[in-house]
Amino acid sequence: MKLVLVRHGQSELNLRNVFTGWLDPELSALGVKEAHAAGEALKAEGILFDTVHTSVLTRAIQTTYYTLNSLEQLYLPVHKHWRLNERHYGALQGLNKAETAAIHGDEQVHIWRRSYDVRPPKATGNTFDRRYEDLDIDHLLAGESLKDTLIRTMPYWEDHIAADLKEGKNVLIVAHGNSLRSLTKYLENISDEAIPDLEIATGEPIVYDVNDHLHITNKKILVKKTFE
Ligand SMILES: O=C(O)[C@@H](CO)OP(=O)(O)O
Repeated sequence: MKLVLVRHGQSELNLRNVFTGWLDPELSALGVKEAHAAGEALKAEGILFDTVHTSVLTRAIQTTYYTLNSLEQLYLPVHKHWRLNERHYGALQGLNKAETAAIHGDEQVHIWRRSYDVRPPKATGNTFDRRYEDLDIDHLLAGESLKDTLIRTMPYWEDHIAADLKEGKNVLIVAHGNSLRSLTKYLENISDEAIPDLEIATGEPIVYDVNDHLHITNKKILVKKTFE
C-alpha cells in the first residue's frame, strides 16, 4: 500500500512568520500553487488513492482539495478530524517568531519549536469554536508539546488510518508541520534526541510503501519545484 503525507501549502501566517498552531489562516497565493503542484507530482507517480484524512483547519482542507483537483481524484472521500490538527502552540499563537526570539532568545524559541516534550507557555482566554466543543479545553489551552501531539494523534492513526491500510487502501494524509512530525516519529521510529532535526516542507509529498504488517519498506520525497 501507499501512505502519503503532505504538509499543507504555505499559509498567510507562515508567510508572516507567525506561530500558528490552532489559529485558522487560509493558504497564501504561494500555498495554493504548492498544493496544486503536490497533486501534479502525485499524479506523475500514478498513485490511485482510496481515502483521504485531514484536519479541521482551513489551510489543510484547502490543500486537500487543491491537491486532489490536480491529482484528478477530487471524488475521493475526505475525513476531517481535530486529532490531525497542528500542535496547539499555547500563548505563542499569533506571535511573530523573530520578535519572540528577540525577546526570549533563539535557543528558547528553538526549544519551544523543536524539542520533544517541552510545552509552550500556557494560553489564556478561550479562542475555540464549535469545531472543538466536545474537547477538554483546559488541557488544550495549556498548549501542546510534540509528545502531547503524538499522544492525541495516535488514536486516530490506530482507529482510522492504520485500519484503512490493513484493508489494503492507499491513504493520503494532509496535515501540519508538527502533527506530521509526530506521526513520522512513530512511523520511522525516530528517537526523542533526533526528532528536533526533522523538518517537513510545505506541499512536498512524502510517499511511503507500507507492507501488510504496516512496516515501511520504502520512502520517497517528491521534492517540490521553486516558485519564487
Ligand atoms: O506555527 C506553527 O504552527 C508551526 C508550523 O507552521 O511552526 P513551527 O515550525 O514553529 O513549529
